Amino acid sequence: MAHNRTLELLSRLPKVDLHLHLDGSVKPETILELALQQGIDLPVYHKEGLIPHMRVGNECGSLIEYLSKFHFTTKFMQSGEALERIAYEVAQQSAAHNCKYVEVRFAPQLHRNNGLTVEETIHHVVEGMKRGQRDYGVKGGVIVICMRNHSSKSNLEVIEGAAQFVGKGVVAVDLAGDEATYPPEFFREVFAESTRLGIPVTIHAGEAAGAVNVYEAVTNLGATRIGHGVRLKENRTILDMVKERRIPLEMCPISNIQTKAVPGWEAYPIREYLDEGLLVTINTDNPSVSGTDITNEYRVLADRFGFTTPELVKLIMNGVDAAFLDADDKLSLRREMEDEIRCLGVSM
Ligand SMILES: O=c1[nH]cnc2c1ncn2[C@@H]1O[C@H](CO)[C@@H](O)[C@H]1O
Ligand SMILES: [Zn+2]
Repeated sequence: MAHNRTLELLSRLPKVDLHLHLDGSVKPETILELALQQGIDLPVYHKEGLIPHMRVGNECGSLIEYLSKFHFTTKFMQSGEALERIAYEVAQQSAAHNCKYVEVRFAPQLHRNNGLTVEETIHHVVEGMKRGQRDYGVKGGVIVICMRNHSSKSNLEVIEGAAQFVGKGVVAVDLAGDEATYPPEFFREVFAESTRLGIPVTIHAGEAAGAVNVYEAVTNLGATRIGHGVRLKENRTILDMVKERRIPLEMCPISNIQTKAVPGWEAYPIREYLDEGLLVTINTDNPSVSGTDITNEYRVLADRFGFTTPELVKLIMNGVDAAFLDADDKLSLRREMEDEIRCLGVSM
């Protein structure tokens, strides 16, 4: 187990989180309040009782099982007010872990049951994050998600909506959902549109299916970052391509173990990837579904793989390099973080 001093240092180190789903980051306390406000029945009316409905247990066997948890939470996320509140609370939770910069992703089409437009959903998430930045000093960007089980028409609508907010809060578009059933080549037409509009792209790939999906995401969907990429290790040629192109991997250790992207920690390729010189970043994916937070992700890596403080700092700074920020903002985030790291007595 990580030493108390290591844990204390990990929580105080400035960090970033580039892969965090809004609907996987809802506090049970917030669900209780939203249910009352919105007049929606709950299976139980106390926090502990709600957790099993929102969080996967040790027995989670696959990505499909993991994804089933989202149906519960999204029911309460159908109003602008709820979206804004949850985005704001992400900033609050990030600040509690000294997370300086967070990219929050969400799928607009999952929040339209009560009539919101795609643009309205994005507007409210952007507003919540702006308010979070004002109150907690956490900078952020929004990543707008297309879903693998949705039609091209519905996903194209999402891309068009996201385009309205580029430079005004939205930093990229993504593709999420059931990777094994819907391979990336089904979405060439959708992401041709984001490329035409000049919106940066990250794609969930190499999580519930093989490395070839990473190849397709990079070469045909225009991805400049990859969500997870755990199974990239299965193909040397594709791994070399990702390395040469310096494509960052948004790895989410706890989630990757829960979804069985690899059979267990002994097969988790993070040490291998770092030694290869891949641009690995550490993220939470879904704090409320995975029962994790960003400090915990680093703690587990220190415990399981014996990462040293300089190695953990390297992983953190990889996240700054990989952020969807323009060069000036990236440099100022880098400087702010480096100063803070030095103040903690950690040499860079
Ligand atoms: O790790 C993941 N892999 C693939 N899809 C995911 C993952 N985590 C969440 N979602 C999906 O993204 C939607 C929008 O946030 C969630 O509702 C869930 O279906
Ligand atoms: Zn994800």
